[in-house]
Amino acid sequence: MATTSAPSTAAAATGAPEPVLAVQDLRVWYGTERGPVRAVDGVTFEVRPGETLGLVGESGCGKSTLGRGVLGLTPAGTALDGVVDFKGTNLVGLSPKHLQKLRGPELGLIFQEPMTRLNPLMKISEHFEEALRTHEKGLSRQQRRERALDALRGMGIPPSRYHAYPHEFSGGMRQRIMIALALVLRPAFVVADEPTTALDVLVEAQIIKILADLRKNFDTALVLITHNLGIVAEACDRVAVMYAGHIVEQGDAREVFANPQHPYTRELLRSTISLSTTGLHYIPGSPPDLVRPPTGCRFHPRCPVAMRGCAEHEPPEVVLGSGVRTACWHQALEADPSLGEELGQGGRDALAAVKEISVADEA
Ligand SMILES: Nc1ncnc2c1ncn2[C@@H]1O[C@H](COP(=O)(O)OP(=O)(O)OP(=O)(O)O)[C@@H](O)[C@H]1O
Repeated sequence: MATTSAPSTAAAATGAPEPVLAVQDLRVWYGTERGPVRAVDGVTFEVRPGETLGLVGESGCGKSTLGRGVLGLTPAGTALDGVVDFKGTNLVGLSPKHLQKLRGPELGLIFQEPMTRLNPLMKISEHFEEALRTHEKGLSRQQRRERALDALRGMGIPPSRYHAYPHEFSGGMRQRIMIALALVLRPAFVVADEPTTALDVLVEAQIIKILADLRKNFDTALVLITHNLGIVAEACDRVAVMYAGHIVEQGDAREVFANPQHPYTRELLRSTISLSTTGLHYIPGSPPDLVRPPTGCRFHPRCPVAMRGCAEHEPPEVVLGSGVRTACWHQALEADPSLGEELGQGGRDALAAVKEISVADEA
């Protein structure tokens, strides 16, 4: 059973906690000489306390832009539109000063390259002192030290290294220090943008475990941006699959991986290497130019099951019985066959066949 629907507000009905962050129809467009780059173009999702949402998709699909957009951390000249409801406050349109106040104690960001974020001239202790002194004014010096050492210990950094400089640590340790620094303020919502990409697999596993403990212990809501679908399967409750500035499918991670609905999700999963993989699968073509994205479904030029109508009409989002939401005409038509009228005559013909015919005509 499936329905086409507006954004979910079913939290109360299901008894789930209220979302800490509810994003609705968010657009983040970069201004360029060629015109706006529609990096995030009408995205809706929610994250609840203690929940981890994995954000996946090919390079250039808008994952980082979305992560930074919700925190208001986009470069000058970027247009932001829509709603980012954080505990009842819309972050879109909030003054930079107000946003700055929320960042740290309420909203956290973990970056990929810790060396560019840690000041090489400041000891680790000074980084923690500064963060806590700025955001938690009531703490004594001793309390600040205890909080910092606790956070570092949680990341496996011993107190004996508290007064060392960033360059005295390995890359993996620096990354863990960065995470401790983001988490020492116990933010309610954190975006972790590829936090383990530059690290070896053992450190990666350690960090993933730390992030899992964190949400259990502090009820932190986390958006984890990653290329690694294995990490999502292991560490995320839910997953959102992005393609060309849209979320094409989102839902329970296990459900989506076991039973992917959108052709792009299926292709993405097929491209992943596993022990049982005998050959590598590539998705033909590449993600589109986001200044002039394709009409209709943005994935249609690469979609193995595209219909003629997919090239002209944007698919509505469908909520399936499993709670998974997907934006694909195939699912929409299954949910409500009367939607087929919108596709018009011949709208359900396979696009591949149409392309073959037109090539043959030209020959
Ligand atoms: N400052 C900017 N100005 C103009 N275009 C930008 C800017 N930053 C990113 N883009 C474009 O926005 C689109 C989305 O980029 P984004 O970095 O968000 O994708 P991503 O999915 O995070 O990619 P990756 O996985 O490689 O980090 C891309 O087309 C990119 O070229």
